Amino acid sequence: MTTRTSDTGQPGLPQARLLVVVAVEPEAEAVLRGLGDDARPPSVPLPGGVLHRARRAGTGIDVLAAGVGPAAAAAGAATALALHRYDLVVPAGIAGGFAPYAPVGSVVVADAIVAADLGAETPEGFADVTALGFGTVRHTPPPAAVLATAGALRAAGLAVATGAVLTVSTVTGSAGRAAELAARHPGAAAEAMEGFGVAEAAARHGLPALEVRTVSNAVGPRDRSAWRIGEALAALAGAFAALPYPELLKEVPRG
Ligand SMILES: O=C(O)c1cccc(C(=O)CC[C@H]2O[C@@H](n3cnc4c(=O)[nH]cnc43)[C@H](O)[C@@H]2O)c1
Repeated sequence: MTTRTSDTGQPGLPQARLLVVVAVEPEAEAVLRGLGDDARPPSVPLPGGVLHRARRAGTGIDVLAAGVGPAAAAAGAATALALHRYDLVVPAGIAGGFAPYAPVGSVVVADAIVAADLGAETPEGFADVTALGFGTVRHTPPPAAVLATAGALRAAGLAVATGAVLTVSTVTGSAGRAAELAARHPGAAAEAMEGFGVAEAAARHGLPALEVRTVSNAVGPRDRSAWRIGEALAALAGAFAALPYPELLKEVPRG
């Protein structure tokens, strides 16, 4: 049996109200660097990943590295959410950007978190699970939180796009697949592999999700030489340095 705590269980550390979920440690380090909290307590190993504990302006922020892909992300987020109380969950990390909206190095704040390959192929084309009569393929972050975040990041001089962030289980590697996704999701800004899993876990705990991504590569034909992971991690640190937190929580509906 697990006990859900309303505090951090660590003396002197404020309650964490924001859970940031990334895939891998370099992303967690970038987020923590952006938050500027060097003197942080030891990280906590969880069944679903490693939970890093930070703080800002008297409130706590937990950063969980949960692994790559929607299943690992959902499992990790669900573990953290079962153990601690949060107000907002933020899937974050690097992503592929759709041209022309999200060039390499830019930030994307998702106005929709969409499971883009959760469904079935039919003679008429792809049918998502909602069309098939099961569940949902879309979570909508609180619009006021999207606006506040995008506005603060722009004010800090970052290049920011808002649009759908697609969650895929297979990284796009061809122009054909990129065109198919763009046609199915007009205006989509980015694709990554975890957001929908995290948002599903959050929704089951009655919490909203706000996805923040920085672009390491273009969605399209595979070209490993064109990845700019260092640039995207630097942008991720910049985005979390400028995150309007804890003010952002005012824009989040409370359950
Ligand atoms: O092998 C490849 O061609 C390839 C191209 C881009 C990314 C990968 C990854 O394995 C990274 C997965 C990791 O990073 C996020 N990410 C970054 N870029 C993308 C993308 O274009 N499409 C989907 N996910 C991307 C993702 O969220 C994972 O955490 C391999």
